[in-house]
Amino acid sequence: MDKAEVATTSVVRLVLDNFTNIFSLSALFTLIGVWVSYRVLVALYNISPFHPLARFPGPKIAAASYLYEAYYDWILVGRYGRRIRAMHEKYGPIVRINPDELHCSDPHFTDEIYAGPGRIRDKWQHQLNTGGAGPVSVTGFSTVPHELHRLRKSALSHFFSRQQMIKLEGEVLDFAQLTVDKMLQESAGGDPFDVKEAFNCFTADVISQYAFGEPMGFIAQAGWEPNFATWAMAFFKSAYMMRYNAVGRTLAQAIPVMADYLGEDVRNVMRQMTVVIPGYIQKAVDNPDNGRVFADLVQSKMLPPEEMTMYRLSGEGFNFLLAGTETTAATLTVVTYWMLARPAIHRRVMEDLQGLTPSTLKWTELEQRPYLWAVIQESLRMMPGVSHRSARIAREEDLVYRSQDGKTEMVIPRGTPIGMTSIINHWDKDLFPNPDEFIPDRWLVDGLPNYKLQKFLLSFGKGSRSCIGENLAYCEVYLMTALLAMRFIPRARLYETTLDDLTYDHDLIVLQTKKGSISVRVKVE
Ligand code: HEM
Repeated sequence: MDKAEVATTSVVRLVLDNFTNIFSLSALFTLIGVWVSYRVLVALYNISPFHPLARFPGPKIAAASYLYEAYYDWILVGRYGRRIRAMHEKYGPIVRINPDELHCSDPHFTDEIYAGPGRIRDKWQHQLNTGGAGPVSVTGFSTVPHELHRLRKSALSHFFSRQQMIKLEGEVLDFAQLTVDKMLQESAGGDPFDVKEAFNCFTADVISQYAFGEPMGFIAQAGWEPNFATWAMAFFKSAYMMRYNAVGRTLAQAIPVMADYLGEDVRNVMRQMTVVIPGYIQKAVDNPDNGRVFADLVQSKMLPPEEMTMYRLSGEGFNFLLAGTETTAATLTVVTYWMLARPAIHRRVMEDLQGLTPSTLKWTELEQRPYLWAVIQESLRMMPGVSHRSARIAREEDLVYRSQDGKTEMVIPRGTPIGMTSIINHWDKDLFPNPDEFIPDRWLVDGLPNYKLQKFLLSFGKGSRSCIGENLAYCEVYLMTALLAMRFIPRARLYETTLDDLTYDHDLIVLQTKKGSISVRVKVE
């Protein structure tokens, strides 16, 4: 052995010796012991009178650590919403649901929590952790600070204004007609199919046509599946693992590289985010005449260059599809179910549509039909797009809560995450008596829309962080519902579908039944 080899061997031996010293079993146990003691001390502090949220009611076990919430949402899968509802029944309208977060069940407090753009409302990273990694984590939806969110959202929101949607509605109607044609033709042999998959194809094609200038081709493909929602499910299924698992989140950064070695759905969803959507956006930018949202956005220069990277734009594009496909499709699925399950509802919708013909339907005209309006509001109540809570942080102001009966008053300290859950507000018995029943008439007063009641609907969120696609969603839902009533419902019947196939059991951010995603199977006569 020469001198160099001797030196190298000594160094290796030294490192190995120290390695075994440092990572000896006893050292490992000491480290674990220190960590556990630290966690216990933190938990004790969390439930002590010294914690800033100590005076808020709620189970001590929930306030002590995040394990309680993780158990319900990660291990039991999306069941913390149910637990929170039970906490409100016991402890009142404002409860502490984890060490740092409050939850409110009083719909009259909605506009304070979800205030408009003039008042600072941050999102909370703990909740955004469900988004995992990659381009989708840098979208407006996933932005924590109010100011950066304003910048990102204001560059996009005018593309989704009511005016813009009115210009677009002819195209939406064309896609709706094609979807109904296919629903009638493909199932003419009597094979049952799930209408939600048809609506997933419709909504994805509408958004991609508008955002990128071309449809993704789901209506044109043979059959309804797979479609964007099929792949997006992989995303929703991993949501809670991501939230509570920092290791999972770190590994997820490597998913784009490892995607080929993971399951087919993960591979597909990552392909959409990192290959397909950027491809659409590049094409749109190269062809500005037909490029729509992204072409106009890039040309407008409304955002600084660092906000216009392909990475960020593809996150926004992916998010449009993620946020606007399954949600709108679920609402349409509920509308379809009730028109088939209760012929009286279909009859009354048809009475409302008298004088209209399928080929010349107009969204703005359909909105004026009160019973149709009421059916859609009731469907949005029972099937809110996002059934998981969404917290806001009033960074610079304390919020003062006073209950309607004046018996409870509480000051929510600035900087505290506090949220609401649509599935709790929409089941408020004072606003919506018999909340489990589908009753469109609850939305009408003397036969006219009760817009005051509509203000309590949380389906599209509220305030500065509310849904950017609300107008597009309404445009799609009105046109498609009218077409279904006129062309599809008279020839269809429910097939092996009961109310259980639509009823909330838990959430994967979006509403889930006991069997999983909502599903309404029909046969065409
Ligand atoms: C019935 C259909 C829909 C429902 C019920 C719905 C519901 C929601 C809700 C509740 C939020 C707020 C989530 C939060 O608090 O964090 C939201 C945000 C959002 N939605 Fe929708 N949505 C629908 C359709 C659409 C459509 C068609 C699009 C298409 C562009 C869309 C795009 C978005 C985006 C981009 C955001 C994030 C906005 C931001 O934070 O800046 N949604 N949606």
